[in-house]
Amino acid sequence: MSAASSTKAPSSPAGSAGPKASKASRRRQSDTDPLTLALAPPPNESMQERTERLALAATAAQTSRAIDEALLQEKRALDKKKEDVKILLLGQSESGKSTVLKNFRLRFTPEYFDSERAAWKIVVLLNLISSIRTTVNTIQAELAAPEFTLVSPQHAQLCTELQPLLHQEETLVSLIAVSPHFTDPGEALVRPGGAWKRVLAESDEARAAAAIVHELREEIEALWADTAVRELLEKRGISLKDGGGYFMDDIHRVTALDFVPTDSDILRARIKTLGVEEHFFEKEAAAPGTKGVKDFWIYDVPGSRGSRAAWIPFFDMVQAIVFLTPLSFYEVLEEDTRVNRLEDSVVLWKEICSNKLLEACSIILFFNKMDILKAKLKAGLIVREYVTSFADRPNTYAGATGYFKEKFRAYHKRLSPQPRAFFYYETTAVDTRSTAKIIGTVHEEIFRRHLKDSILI
Ligand SMILES: Nc1nc2c(ncn2[C@@H]2O[C@H](COP(=O)(O)OP(=O)(O)OP(=O)(O)O)[C@@H](O)[C@H]2O)c(=O)[nH]1
Ligand SMILES: [Mg+2]
Repeated sequence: MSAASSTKAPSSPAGSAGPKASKASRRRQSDTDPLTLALAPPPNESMQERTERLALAATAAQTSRAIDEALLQEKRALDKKKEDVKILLLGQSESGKSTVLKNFRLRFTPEYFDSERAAWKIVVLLNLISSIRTTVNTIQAELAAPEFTLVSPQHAQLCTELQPLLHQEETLVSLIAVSPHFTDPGEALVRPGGAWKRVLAESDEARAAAAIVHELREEIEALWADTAVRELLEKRGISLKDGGGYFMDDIHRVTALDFVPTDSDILRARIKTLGVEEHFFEKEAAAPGTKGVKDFWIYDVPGSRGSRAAWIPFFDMVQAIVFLTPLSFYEVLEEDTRVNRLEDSVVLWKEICSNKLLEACSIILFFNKMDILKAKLKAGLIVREYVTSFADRPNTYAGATGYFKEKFRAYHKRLSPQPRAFFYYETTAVDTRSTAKIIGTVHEEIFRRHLKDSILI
């Protein structure tokens, strides 16, 4: 007897009554049900076919259970994410948001920081190439001028020799921008923070670019050692140092084939944030001495004027904002040179303080790049020449920070929809030691407040 015939329903006379008859009619009904038919063994199924069919069914059931489990875990992760503390970094472009993020990594997940060195090496080289491009362009502009005195045909020759290096810039930038989140504007704007770093670390093109930089290291050094070139840059008011990502004083070290960036190199490396990045800080990976750290998320956003609309969707999901502003009253925005940097920051600060969606959010103010302010004041910068209301206050670091701190505090107090504490720090985000302390305090404060709010709820 075949396996199929053993499962076949026995035929019964039509129209017969009683429990037996109703069972039979139920069976007849199931015989015509499409699902039952689909699952039923084929007629004349052999023993081997039956074993194969049952094995397939078992695999399908296992896959289905795995999918259910994955969905459940996804839901649990989403529920947990809702509970986790979320911090948003805000401020104009180049205010130091991504640098502060790196400080959080160093403080809480240093292993993760270590795993990113290969990618940061390429960013350092990209920064170096960018400084060389600025220098080469300046030399070429001088050469094209009707009368040039500072540069000679040898400089033109050097610029030609450096061309293969300059071609690498475009390749590297396109590698960083490679992400579905950028090619399809309709997609979600958030991308995991490590996406572009993986692309850079594993790319053959990036390795080839590093080799070209190494081959041309003598030409790069010759360019930078030339006093006429330095003079020319100064004459044209170009300060490569002020732009961030400055590695021209480290050419020998960073162009070595076996160069591995230090923590300080990574903090100084500059890469513009292109879209909102989501960074997860997992408590298991916490550094020694940071026991009790809970999981949390940091959102790093692009700060240039055209991209600030991307901040808004995060306003009603974060518990804390770290707002960064350098006190660059002596500079204008890169993307709009009619706008003073500090004025732009004040406008932003007022908008953030008064935003209803953020009324329950802690806002922590960082006056960042304080090393630069100190150096500028030491070099003779006169605050009142840029900020007339500064009047005849002492033209010192304490005088300047004190004055602007009171301005920011007053807006915070006046514009917050409900009273909240004013948290304020002076930072130099490229200095890991001083920043680590501040990051620790800020983190504690955010969690203490969050815990208090959770208990109140
Ligand atoms: N000297 C000095 N440089 C700093 C400081 N903080 C950040 N930088 C440098 O400034 C540059 C810009 O910093 P980022 O952190 O990339 O700025 P951002 O706010 O993320 O900028 P976007 O991504 O364009 O919005 C980098 O090269 C940093 O190394 C600081 O306190 N002092
Ligand atoms: Mg950034």
